[in-house]
Amino acid sequence: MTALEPFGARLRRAMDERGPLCVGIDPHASLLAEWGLDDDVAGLERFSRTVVEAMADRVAVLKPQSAFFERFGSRGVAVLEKSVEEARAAGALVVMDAKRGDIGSTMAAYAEAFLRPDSPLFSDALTVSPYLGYGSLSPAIALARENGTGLFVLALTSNPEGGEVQHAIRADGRTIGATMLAHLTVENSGEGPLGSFGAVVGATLGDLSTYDLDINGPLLAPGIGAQGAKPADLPRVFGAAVRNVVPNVSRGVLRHGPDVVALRDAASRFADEIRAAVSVD
Ligand SMILES: O=C(O)c1cc(=O)[nH]c(=O)n1[C@@H]1O[C@H](COP(=O)(O)O)[C@@H](O)[C@H]1O
Repeated sequence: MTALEPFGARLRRAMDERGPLCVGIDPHASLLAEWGLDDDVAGLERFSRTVVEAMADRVAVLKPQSAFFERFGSRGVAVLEKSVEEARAAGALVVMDAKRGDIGSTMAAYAEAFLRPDSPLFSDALTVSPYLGYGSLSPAIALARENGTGLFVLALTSNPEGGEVQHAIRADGRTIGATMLAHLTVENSGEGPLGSFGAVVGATLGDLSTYDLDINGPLLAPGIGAQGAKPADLPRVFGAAVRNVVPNVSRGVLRHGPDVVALRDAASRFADEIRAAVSVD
């Protein structure tokens, strides 16, 4: 299999062509109920199919949340495999939100599960946790470099509890979150038009001007919609780095289903608001 073009380059092109919005595939039990579906594998499959059908030919990125599929065991994971394959076939980039992180030798196996081209769950990028030490992610970084995939490293997460770890100050005076951003800057140095090693930075976090977000890589920004952030907040939170932001909306779009047109309309409204907020002219 020929190696893919680097993830960062593929993502930049998709953002330019389709806009930067990332829609989540988060089949919460409560959403299945709202859509009139049972909380079982058939409901899960119907939900995911519908989101892929509604979104994969128009948004830059789809981000399935693995936990909602793992809830159903191997049959749920089979639905996830199919969703990833169909989303990629329809032209969306898939960021697998599995938030994996482990000691290096085990991390290698997680990376193979999601980033090796012949894996059933092969995705364009994977969310990873660096809290066993950034260096523990090395095998995933190496595999991603080898085959044109990417990572999103949890740096400054959208949840209020994240601060107790991520804002903690190290002996050198830097916060843990800033340290993760600095590692990513090194990882992406010299890459163009965009590096493949992104950070997760919540859109809920308010003014981040004390952080250097210029990592030459994408910034996945969850928190818009259900968690209270709005597209109009993006320039204030991200400053000049807003051009590299991939804003994620999950429940804010998904609650408009199961009607495909209503889902598309909801995503378009977010996309329009994002475009208006981040446009520089
Ligand atoms: O890595 C993530 O995607 C993530 C990181 C973070 O800091 N906060 C966060 O909400 N997420 C994910 O982004 C999605 C947000 O969903 P909504 O709040 O429904 O838009 C969920 O799938 C979360 O797991």
